[in-house]
Amino acid sequence: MDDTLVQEKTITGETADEVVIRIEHLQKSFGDNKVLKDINLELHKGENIVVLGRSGQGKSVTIQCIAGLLEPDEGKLEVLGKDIREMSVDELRDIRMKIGFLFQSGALYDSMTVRENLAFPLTRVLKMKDEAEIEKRIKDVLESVGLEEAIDKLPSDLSGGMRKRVGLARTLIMRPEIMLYDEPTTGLDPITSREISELIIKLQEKYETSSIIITHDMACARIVADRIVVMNDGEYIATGTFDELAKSPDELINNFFK
Ligand SMILES: Nc1ncnc2c1ncn2[C@@H]1O[C@H](COP(=O)(O)OP(=O)(O)OP(=O)(O)O)[C@@H](O)[C@H]1O
Repeated sequence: MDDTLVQEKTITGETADEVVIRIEHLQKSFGDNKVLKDINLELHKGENIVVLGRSGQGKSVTIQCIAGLLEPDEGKLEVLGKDIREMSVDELRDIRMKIGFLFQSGALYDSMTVRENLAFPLTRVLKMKDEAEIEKRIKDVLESVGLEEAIDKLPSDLSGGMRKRVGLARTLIMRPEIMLYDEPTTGLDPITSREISELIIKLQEKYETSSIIITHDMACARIVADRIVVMNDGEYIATGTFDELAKSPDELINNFFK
C-alpha cells in the first residue's frame, strides 16, 4: 500500500461505530519537556489499538492521561462520551472504575494469596459484601485466565506468565469497559508472550472490552491489533493494520517491522 495513503488515512479510524475514547489535540508537558504535542485518536467499541513508538515518546503518558492519572494541559479527552477534564470528582471516580489499567508489573500484593488479591478490588473499591458473590466472581475470572488451581497460592509461587494472568484477572474482575495495557508481554519468553497475547484477544471477546495496548513486542502487536498507531515526537503519525504498516516505505514506520 502506498505510504501516503496510510499517512492520510485518518488517525480517527473509518467506521461509524460507537466511540469509547475520543482524543483531540491533546497536549502534555513536564516543565520544558513537551511530551504530547498534538495527539488525536478515536477508539471504537470492541476495537484493539496497538501504539508503537520508540522509548520516551509519551506512549505511557497518553494512557495515563486517559486513565485519569495525569492531567492533560490542553485538548479534548472524552471517555465513554464525556470529557474527562470537565468531570467532577465523583464522575472521575466512576469513569476510573470502567477503565482497567494493566501495568507492566501486574502490581500484585506479594503477601496476599491470589484469592485475596482478587477479592481486594471487589471489597475495597466496589464495596461488595456478599462473600458467595465475591467467591463466584473470583472463580469465574480465574477460569477465564486458566488459573483456577492457583487460587490459594502467593504471587511468589507463580511464574512470570502466571503472575501476568492474575494481574489480568484482577483488572477484569472489575468488569471494565476499556482496557489499557502498558507492555503486557515485557519480560516474558516468546511462548508465554504469545499465550498472553492470545489471552488478551480471548478475554476481550468474553468481556466485550475495547483496548489500547502499548507494546514493543511485534509478535504481540500482530496478534492483538485491529489497528496500529505509530507515535513519534509527541504525535500519532500513521495508522493502519499490521500488514499495511509493515509495507510502508517510510523508514521510521518500517523500522518497527524489521
Ligand atoms: N510523571 C512524570 N514527570 C515528569 N516527566 C515524566 C513523567 N512521566 C513521564 N515523563 C517523561 O515523559 C516522557 C515520555 O515518557 P513515557 O513513559 O510516556 O514514554 P514511552 O513512550 O511510554 O516510553 P517507553 O517505551 O520507554 O515506555 C519521558 O521523557 C519521561 O521522562
